[in-house]
Amino acid sequence: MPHLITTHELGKTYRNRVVVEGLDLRVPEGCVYGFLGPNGSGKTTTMKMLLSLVRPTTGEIHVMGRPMRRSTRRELLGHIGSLIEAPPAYGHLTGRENVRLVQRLLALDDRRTTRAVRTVRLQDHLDKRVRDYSLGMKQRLGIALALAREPRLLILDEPTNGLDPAGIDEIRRLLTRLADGGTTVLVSSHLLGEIDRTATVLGILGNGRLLFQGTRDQLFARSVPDVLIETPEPRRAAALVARSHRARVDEGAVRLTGLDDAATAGVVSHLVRESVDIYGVRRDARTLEDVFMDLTGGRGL
Ligand SMILES: Nc1ncnc2c1ncn2[C@@H]1O[C@H](COP(=O)(O)OP(=O)(O)OP(=O)(O)O)[C@@H](O)[C@H]1O
Repeated sequence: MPHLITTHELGKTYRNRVVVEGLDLRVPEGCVYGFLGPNGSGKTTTMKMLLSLVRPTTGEIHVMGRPMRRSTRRELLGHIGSLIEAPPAYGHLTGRENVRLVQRLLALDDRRTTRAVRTVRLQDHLDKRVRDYSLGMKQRLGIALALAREPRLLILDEPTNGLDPAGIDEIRRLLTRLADGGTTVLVSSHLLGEIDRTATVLGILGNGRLLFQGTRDQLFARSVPDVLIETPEPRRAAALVARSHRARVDEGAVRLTGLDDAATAGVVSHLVRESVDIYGVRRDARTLEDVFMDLTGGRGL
């Protein structure tokens, strides 16, 4: 699959503080790429570097196979629409007036703006002042303004932030529709659940580094389900294995993380040698949430 964006060793240091480090992003064309990470992990900084709003300290960015340089920047950015931080509309103007402004600024024809407004389903709300819009409507207007130039790539920073479940659902459907229509969408979130099934490719950032990049299936394949050992003495059993394994008591059982089959057999025989009664040993089905917790060191998303 061709990549719309690739980065090589992309990094940003503010004064002496490394905020983003060694990022090798691969954003396949036509997908929704979920860019996930806890608050402060460097998502916004990365997106700003992709948009030339922040100058990288290290590394390179390629967009549509071409290096992002001073000489190519203008043209490449012409293919990217973005919504970073607050929706970029004037509250005292109506939706229509905001759309007209952008239309004039970018010298776009009516067909494009009409299509963008329809895509986000705002056509019936254009005569309202933007300050009277709900947050979800403001976000959708922001996305429409970004879409008006018909970009190949749309970069959205936390577009679901602060929305109610219906608003989140609307944005999710919109992103899927856009990708189905061929637009590549790079969307960030610190809440896994908000992107979850919408994104076909995930990039997970923690402390400025890419912890994982790939499909959801690849993510699951990497993770070994926890082992649960049922015993009448979970505390003693957990203490016995805690030195060499990640073990904790969970609902009356011992939960062990990251054990392969051989290690499981080793733990069981160790416990039996220590005269711990074992009623059962099983693997626990893990949720995507658990996998993220592991990756981000328990800070979650
Ligand atoms: N201009 C700046 N100068 C100094 N430090 C900065 C600057 N911009 C961001 N940072 C720091 O870089 C780190 C990463 O911030 P960034 O906004 O990229 O993270 P994020 O993952 O997008 O988090 P959030 O979801 O909270 O926006 C933060 O600790 C932030 O304080």
